[in-house]
Amino acid sequence: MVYKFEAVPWGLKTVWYFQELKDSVPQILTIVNKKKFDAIIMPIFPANIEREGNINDFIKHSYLKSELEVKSDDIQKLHFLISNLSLSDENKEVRKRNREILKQEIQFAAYLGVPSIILSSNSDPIKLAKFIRKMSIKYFIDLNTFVLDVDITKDWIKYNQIRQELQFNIPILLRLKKEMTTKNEQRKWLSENIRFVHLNQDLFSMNDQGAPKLEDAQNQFLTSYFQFENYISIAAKSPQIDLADHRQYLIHLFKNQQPLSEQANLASEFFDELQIPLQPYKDNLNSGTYEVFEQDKIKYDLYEDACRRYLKNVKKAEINILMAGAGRGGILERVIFSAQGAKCKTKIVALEKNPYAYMTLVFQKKRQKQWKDVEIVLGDLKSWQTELKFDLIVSELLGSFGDNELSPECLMWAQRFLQPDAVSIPCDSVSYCVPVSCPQLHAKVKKSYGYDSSYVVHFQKYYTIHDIQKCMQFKHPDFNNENQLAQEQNLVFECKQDLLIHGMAGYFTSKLYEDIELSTHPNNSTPDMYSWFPIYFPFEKPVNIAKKQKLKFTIKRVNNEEGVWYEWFNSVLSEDDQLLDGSRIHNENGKKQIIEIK
Ligand SMILES: C[S@@+](CC[C@H](N)C(=O)[O-])C[C@H]1O[C@@H](n2cnc3c(N)ncnc32)[C@H](O)[C@@H]1O
Repeated sequence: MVYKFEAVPWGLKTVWYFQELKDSVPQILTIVNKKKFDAIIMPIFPANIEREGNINDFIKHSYLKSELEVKSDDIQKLHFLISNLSLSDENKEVRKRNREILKQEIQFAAYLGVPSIILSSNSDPIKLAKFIRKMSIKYFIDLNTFVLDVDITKDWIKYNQIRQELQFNIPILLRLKKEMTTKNEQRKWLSENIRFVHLNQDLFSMNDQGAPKLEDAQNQFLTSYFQFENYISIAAKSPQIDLADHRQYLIHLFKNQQPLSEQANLASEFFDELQIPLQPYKDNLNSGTYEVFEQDKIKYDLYEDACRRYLKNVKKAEINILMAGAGRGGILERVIFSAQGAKCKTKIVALEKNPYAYMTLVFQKKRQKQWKDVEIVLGDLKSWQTELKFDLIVSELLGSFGDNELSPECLMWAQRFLQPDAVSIPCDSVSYCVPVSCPQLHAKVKKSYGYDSSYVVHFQKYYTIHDIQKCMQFKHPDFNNENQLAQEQNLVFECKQDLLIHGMAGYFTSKLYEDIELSTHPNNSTPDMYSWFPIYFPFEKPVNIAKKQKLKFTIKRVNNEEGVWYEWFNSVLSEDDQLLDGSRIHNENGKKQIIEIK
């Protein structure tokens, strides 16, 4: 059995959060280690001491006097709380003094090399962001070392301003509250860069046995959080209180998660990984890729059901079937199975343009008794010549966005060898789009192929509340040439809360035959099907949208003799449709990404 927490293989990490220290840091580390906590969060300087700001004053009162007080490995267990002083105090002198004190603490933390420097977010967001940037540059502190202390119920807008000013999704210590915010707000926070989820002791109540427990609202939030992150900090009401039972409760909650299905576990290694969409027309897929496809049993079962249903319904004595793009024979085998039980006589031709997959098909034909009557052909739907006319064409040329592996083009080429009443499995593909907030993924795009490329992504840390909308549709066969191979779609999404949008997620459905359908659409996705992850069209500049404003997404499918590509851009509209802002056109003229037709 595979458990969800194995997606976070290193297990739950618990951090003891001290607001003040009553013992020395080495003594505290000994206690905390004994109680199996992984780290501590501690202030550098006692809150109740009058500050002078000079180094002697600092030496006298700071909780840790030198790195030599603790073992060097233990420094990595210390996350420092910087004093809660405002950078935007009305009094200029106070402001200046606060700045100096904060600077001193940050420099000391940087000197020690602690993993986190936790700042309160009580200052003006822009001033705070500028201060952090300055500290980072001046003292060579990785921006990722700074952590912002935020309240789940009220600080998102502030946090959003800070990270936009910094152009960096600075990590957060997210404080849960007794009264949690709406589920949508919670999901929005879960897409952010959470370093610690923080619980104050007063969030716990006692069960009948006198052991601590959390309420459902906090439990549910933590269960979602555990899917991809694992740091929890807990603060006791006073330094004397033992938090071992609270830790035990969290460990229990962590381990009590629903098991993942085998398939979901296979897919989990792709969580939030950016992949360039495959181009099976231009490139020859390798055997490993075919093998991965072939593990997706549900897809093949559905194809077999569709073929069986067609052969049951068809009123002809003889049926010619074309398996278009047979690969190594995954679907072909199911076509053969379904033909075996059919009342009518069948002739099956398997066409494949990849010469090495063709070799496997030839090998299989020799080896498998049921394949003996199948005609295997090496050829491209675009150029293949045949005298035969087919009653049924079966293909699987679908990409994450439905049409993005050229299924409309390939199936259009195939029409010249179809009977006028021919049926195609699948008979259509429909794509869908929805805006997504995915700050961390967006940051990865920059280091990958940039913002003019689409990506295949198994989204994990993302957020959306918009209703997904239909985008492009292609029907097969299309004897009246109604499919628009080049087209433009304009989708308008009304925003129900303040958001930062990082691009669009794309999905598809494809009807195989009658009501048999393949779908990645989030509202009705085919259960346990893992052949396709969604597609992601990033926006270079994240789009700030206030509640009730609208995001208009324009996407064009463009083609020429070289291939097909998508161009996309966004516009921000006011409630009454006035244009407020807009992006550049991404992948204009296919400058970065073309789905090539040779
Ligand atoms: C997604 S794979 C599906 C493979 C196989 N049907 C299966 O069930 O695993 C698509 C296959 O179609 C082939 N293909 C793509 N375009 C083609 C074309 N125009 N003519 C012939 N084969 C094509 C590719 O080489 C690839 O083997």
